[in-house]
Amino acid sequence: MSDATADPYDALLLLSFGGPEGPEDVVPFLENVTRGRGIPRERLEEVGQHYFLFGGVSPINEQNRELLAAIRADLAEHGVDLPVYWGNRNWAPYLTDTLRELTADGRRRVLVLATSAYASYSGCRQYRENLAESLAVLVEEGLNPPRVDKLRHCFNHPGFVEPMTEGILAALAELPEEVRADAQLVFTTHSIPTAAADTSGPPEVHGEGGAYVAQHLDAARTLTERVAEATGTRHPWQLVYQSRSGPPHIPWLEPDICDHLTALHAGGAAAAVMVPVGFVSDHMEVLYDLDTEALARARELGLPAVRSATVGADPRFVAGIRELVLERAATERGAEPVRCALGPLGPSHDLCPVGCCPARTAKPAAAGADSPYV
Ligand SMILES: CC1=C(CCC(=O)O)c2cc3nc(cc4[nH]c(cc5[nH]c(cc1n2)c(C)c5CCC(=O)O)c(CCC(=O)O)c4C)C(CCC(=O)O)=C3C
Ligand SMILES: [Fe+2]
Repeated sequence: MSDATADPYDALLLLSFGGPEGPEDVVPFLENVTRGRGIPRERLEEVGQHYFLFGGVSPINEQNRELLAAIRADLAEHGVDLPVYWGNRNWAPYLTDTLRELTADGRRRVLVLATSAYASYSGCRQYRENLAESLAVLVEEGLNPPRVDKLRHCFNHPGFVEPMTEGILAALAELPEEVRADAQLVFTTHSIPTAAADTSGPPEVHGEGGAYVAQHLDAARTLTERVAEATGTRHPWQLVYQSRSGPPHIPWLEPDICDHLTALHAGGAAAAVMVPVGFVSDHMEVLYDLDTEALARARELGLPAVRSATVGADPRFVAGIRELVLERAATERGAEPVRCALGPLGPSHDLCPVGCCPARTAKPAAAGADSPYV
């Protein structure tokens, strides 16, 4: 067996959110996303407008096609014989169809890469519930679907941290030279209900902000440190939130990025680099909430601001995915591979324990210690 074997896995599944690909897709897509989630009608209409502003097309599917192609090429180049599939929660190709195809292709053990780098209900358990729902459909159809496992969170893997660092350095270089050294690093991620944040991750880390906030703070500190190593300047930084949804009386993580930019300006800040640390590609939350809304706020304020890149299909991110796949495969074979991670939190768990990122209403979830499918 060569070092590059993914054995016992016989397939990798890229599992993502999905997005509309034309104006006629926007409303059905939003219905898929929000089914049973109690999002106010006004919020949905507003979010629909964000998509219409971009011709009804979310960039997320194209980004995933690029990532898929890059992962396939990288695995082939490194002699890893592992077919890669793609399925989404909210739009075609739908997860159930992809799992049906995997089953038809005879795949028996699938490793899942979800396009979210952090622990949270939306970014982790909800994908595990989607897997369980799809597996149940296939069983109902009389099929014998494969076993599924999920890769650990990659927020502190060098494959994520290195391209993000380079993106911040490039963004700093775009700022006028006279404000560059004084620029604030504004790390931004998706807001979630505080109750969901507090229970994110394994039960032993539940508490204020939970694993969701702790992992983002860890990534932000590591990135700030890396930038300081490169520039000699330790920029002031904060973690802020964007894309709040849900009814107004339910508390979500704050401060909001636009309010934060206003406060920074009022406090005399020279400039800001918005770092989309919570996202792995330039999807609608990045294009609208940051590049459209937050940059407009900065312009109104007269605060020089730029947005740094997401990892997208950066070759280092893609190589990091391969390393994570080979690491997990080795672990499943009973070996003790090096588990790369930068920063004090260390590598996160391979298997979500019981009670990890619990749902408001308990539902079956695959690829975790409480999975009914093992
Ligand atoms: C933590 C998190 C991530 C990051 C992790 C990850 O990447 O998975 C994320 C990603 C994304 N969220 C996305 C889109 C939407 N999210 C919504 C609603 C919500 N997101 C939530 C959380 C998250 N979301 C939550 C707690 C809700 C409230 C309703 C609920 O509890 O489900 C809504 C409904 C309208 C609205 O209220 O905004 C939409 C349209 C897209 C696709 C973008 C595109 O099309 O390019 C992506 C990648
Ligand atoms: Fe979302």
